[in-house]
Amino acid sequence: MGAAENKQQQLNKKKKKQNQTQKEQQKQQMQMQMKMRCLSCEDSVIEEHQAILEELQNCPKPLDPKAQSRLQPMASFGPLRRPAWKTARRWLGDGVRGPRFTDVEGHLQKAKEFFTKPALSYPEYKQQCESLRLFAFGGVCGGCVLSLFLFPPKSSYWATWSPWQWAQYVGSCFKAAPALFATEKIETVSYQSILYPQRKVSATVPPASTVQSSPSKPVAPPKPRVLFVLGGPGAGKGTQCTNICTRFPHWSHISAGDCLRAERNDPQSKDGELINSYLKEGKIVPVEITVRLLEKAMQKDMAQGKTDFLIDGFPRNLDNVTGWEQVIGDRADVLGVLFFEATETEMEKRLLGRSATSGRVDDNLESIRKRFRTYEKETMPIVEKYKKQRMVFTVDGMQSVDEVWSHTLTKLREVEAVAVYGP
Ligand SMILES: Nc1ncnc2c1ncn2[C@@H]1O[C@H](COP(=O)(O)OP(=O)(O)OP(=O)(O)O)[C@@H](O)[C@H]1O
Ligand SMILES: Nc1ccn([C@H]2C[C@H](O)[C@@H](COP(=O)(O)O)O2)c(=O)n1
Repeated sequence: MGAAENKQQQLNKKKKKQNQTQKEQQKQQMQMQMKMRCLSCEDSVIEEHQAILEELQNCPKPLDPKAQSRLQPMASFGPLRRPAWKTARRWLGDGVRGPRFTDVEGHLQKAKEFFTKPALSYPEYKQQCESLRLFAFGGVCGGCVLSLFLFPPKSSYWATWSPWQWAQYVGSCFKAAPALFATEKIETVSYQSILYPQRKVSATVPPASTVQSSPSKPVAPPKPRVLFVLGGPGAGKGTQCTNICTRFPHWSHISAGDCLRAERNDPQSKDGELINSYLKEGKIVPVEITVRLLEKAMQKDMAQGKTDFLIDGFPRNLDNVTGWEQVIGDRADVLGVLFFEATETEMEKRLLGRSATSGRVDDNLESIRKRFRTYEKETMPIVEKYKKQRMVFTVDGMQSVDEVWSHTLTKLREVEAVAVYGP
C-alpha cells in the first residue's frame, strides 16, 4: 500500500467521523425541538415524532436537503401547535409536563405532594400548586353550594328568588293568578291574615273576648305568636323589648320576672312568700306558677288586640320548657328566641347602675353573682338547645342602647321572614 493510498484511507476515516458527528448533532437538535413541541401535543403526534427519530437513527448518511425539508415543518412550532382551548395541560413555559386536566388521580397525587414532598424545582412546585388549586376551587364552590342548600339565607329575597323556587315559578305560569279583589264579603279580618297568608289558623280558639265574629260566620283568630327573649341578667332584654313595643304596637312585652314580682307583691297571692325566697336567691321559680302568670298576662293583652308576644326571661331552664309545652303547647306559635349576648363584667356594671333606682331585691352584688351562676348553669343549655334547632336570633348586646336597637330591628325582620317563609 502506497503512501497516497494510506492518506486517502485516513481522509475517508476522518470524513466518516465528521459525518457521524454531524448526524449526531442533527439528531440531538431534532430531539430537543420535538421534546419542546410534545409538551402541547397529543400522544398521536408524539408517536409520529418518535417514528421520525427512529428513521433518523437508521439513516446511514447525514440528512440530505430533501429529507431535511420534509422534517422541517415537523420541527417548527407553527403549524402543529394546538389551539389554547384544546391544550389539556397548561403550558408552563418551563419544560414540565403536568397531568392532563382530566387526570384527576394525577392531580390528586401532585396536590398531595404539595404537603408531603418538597419540590426540587420551581416548575415542580408550580405544578403542585396548580393541581392543588383545582381541588381548592372545586372544594370552595361545592362547599358554598352545599351550605346554601343546607342553610339557605334567611332573607325574603332568597326565599323568593332562590333556585329552589324555580319549579314553583314554572308551575305558576300555568295556574290562574289569584283574584286581585275580594270575591266575597269579609266580616272580620286581621291584618295578619293579609300580611301572612301562609300562617295556619289556630284550631284551639283563644278566649272568647278576643274573637270578633259575625253571627253568621265565626272566624277563628290566628294563634298568638311568641318570641322568647333570653340573655344574661342586665344584657338589655327589657330595654329592647320596650323599644320594639313602642315602634310596633302589635307586639306585647311580657316579662316573666315582672309577673313574678307583681305576684309576690300581691297580698292576696298564696305564692308570694315562696316567690320572694326564690328571687332573693336568684333561683328559678317552679314553672307551674310562672306559666300560669304568663298565660294570664297574654290573655289580658290579647283582649286589647295584641297578637305578638315578647316573653322576656323565659324559658329559663328545662323545667320552664316542659311547663310551657304542657300548658300552652300549640295554642301559640313560638317563632324563636331573641338572644342578647353580653359579658358578665358589662352586665354587672349595668345592673349595679340600675340598682340605684330599680328597688329590686336582687339588684345587689351578691344576688347578681348568684343570678349569673344560675344563668350559666340552667339557661345557657336552653339557648344551646334552641340553637341546635336553628331558632336563635342573636343580638350583640355590648354596644350602646341605640346600636343594640338597630341590631335588634334587623333580627326582628329575620324573625318575621322566617315566620312567613319558614327557616
Ligand atoms: N346597650 C346598653 N348599654 C348600656 N346600658 C344598657 C344597655 N341596655 C340596657 N342598659 C341598662 O342596663 C340596665 C339593665 O337593662 P335591662 O333591664 O334592659 O336588662 P335585662 O336584660 O332586662 O335585665 P334583667 O334580666 O335583670 O331584667 C338598665 O339600667 C338599662 O338602662
Ligand atoms: N322564667 C323565670 C324568669 C324569672 N324568674 C325569676 C328569677 C330571676 O332571678 C328573677 C328576675 O328575673 P329577670 O327580671 O331578671 O328576668 O325572676 C324565674 O324564676 N323564672
